[in-house]
Amino acid sequence: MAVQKRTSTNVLLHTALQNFYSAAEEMGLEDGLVEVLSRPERAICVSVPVKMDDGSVRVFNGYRVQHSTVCGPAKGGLRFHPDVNLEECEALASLMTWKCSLAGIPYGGGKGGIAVDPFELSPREREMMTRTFAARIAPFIGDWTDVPAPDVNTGGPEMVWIMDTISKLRGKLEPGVVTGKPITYWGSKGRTAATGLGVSTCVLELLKRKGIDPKDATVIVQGFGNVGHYNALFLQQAGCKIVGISDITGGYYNPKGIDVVAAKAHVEKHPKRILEGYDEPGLQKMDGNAILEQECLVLSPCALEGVINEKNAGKLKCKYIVEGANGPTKPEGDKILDERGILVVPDFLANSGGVIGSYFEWVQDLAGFFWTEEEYNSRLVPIMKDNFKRVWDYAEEHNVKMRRAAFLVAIKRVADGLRTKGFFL
Ligand SMILES: NC(=O)C1=CN([C@@H]2O[C@H](COP(=O)(O)OP(=O)(O)OC[C@H]3O[C@@H](n4cnc5c(N)ncnc54)[C@H](O)[C@@H]3O)[C@@H](O)[C@H]2O)C=CC1
Ligand SMILES: O=C(O)CCC(=O)C(=O)O
Repeated sequence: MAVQKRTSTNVLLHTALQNFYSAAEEMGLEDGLVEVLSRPERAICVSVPVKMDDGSVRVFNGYRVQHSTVCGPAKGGLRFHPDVNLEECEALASLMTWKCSLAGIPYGGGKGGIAVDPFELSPREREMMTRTFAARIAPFIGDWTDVPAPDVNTGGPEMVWIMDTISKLRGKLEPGVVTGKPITYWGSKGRTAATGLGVSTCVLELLKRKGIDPKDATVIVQGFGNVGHYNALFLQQAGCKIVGISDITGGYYNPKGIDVVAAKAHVEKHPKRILEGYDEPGLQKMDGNAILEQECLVLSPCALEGVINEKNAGKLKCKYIVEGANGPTKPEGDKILDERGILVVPDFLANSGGVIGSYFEWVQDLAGFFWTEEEYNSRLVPIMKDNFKRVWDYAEEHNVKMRRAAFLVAIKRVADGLRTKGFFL
């Protein structure tokens, strides 16, 4: 019987499934494995009741999806955002499977989150919600089963609350149950900047391959959170001119180059940690979508999914796209970029520095022995360069786009694992 191809109206799941099916078809993957890998192994839905500060009770929907554990424990972040839903988590979990496989680290893929606007909650409400969520997914997470980490709107505090809740439930310290923890609570030096360091490493590797001096490169980074800010900072340090940044408050463009350090200092001081009100000589404020269409050599989307699509792909004025966010380009957008000769370094290669860095943290937690930041970075950067080279070389050798090359390499490792181990348990 032919493969029953799944479809979805969810942008991310639509993108994930289309990319997977077309790569699977190109590599001639057996129908049975296509069926297995186009579905998650396990999807957990929980309700998360919270007693609010005013005495009322609100119930939030929480999810954790484990797409694959063929290569090791499921691994991937937790997102707190009003748009979080089961399909989005499923798509992001599958992307984690390919990311970990491509990176060659011993994990499968998972993702989860809570449908909530965390900025509407008080610190106490946020902590209670996170701890209740942790308790409800407790039977399914652990250092050798599924290891969550931060993603959009989550970070060190959430990871500590989860670690602490699980440790209390199990009656022993469980530092390896989550990564992305603060350094004082079994976190690792280097993890906070790891994703941005990895994205910027890919940008610099790309420039090297194209024979472009970073000093001649202009860059626009969408999103000024964990990934976008560090990416912009490292690229500026390498000599690139960051001509545009953006966040939820809009786009900030400066043809003379934005002072990333000053912009970050502004965000740090802002009560909502946003760019609103930031100014410097020559800065032009514009709409968040318009910034994507400004002139630059490299555009690096580091915020949300689906931002490069059939509507704007024809209008972009960049030569290269290096994806820091997960799923920023819809397949319809990809097709147009391809026709226009705009080269795309795909998300699960470019942003894999985060999960590789999480792997380093987990290794240190299991060993109870910690590295310096120099050791951490000196391991991360060569792995990123090596992974970039592997995908670049595969793409050149087989005359395919980098996204396709990354999928083909990543799916092969998981498929080999499935063929060897089977899928009975
Ligand atoms: N944090 C990590 O280690 C990793 C994150 N990622 C992905 O990178 C992306 C960003 O994640 P983080 O930086 O961690 O999140 P974050 O929450 O720290 O920052 C998100 C940024 O995007 C901005 N933003 C939101 N809506 C926007 C819009 N409509 N236009 C422009 N900017 C907008 C926010 O204002 C904020 O500056 C997500 O897709 C995430 O899944 C991928 C790999 C690892
Ligand atoms: O650090 C991790 O485990 C996962 C980070 C993540 O969610 C991602 O790479 O999308």
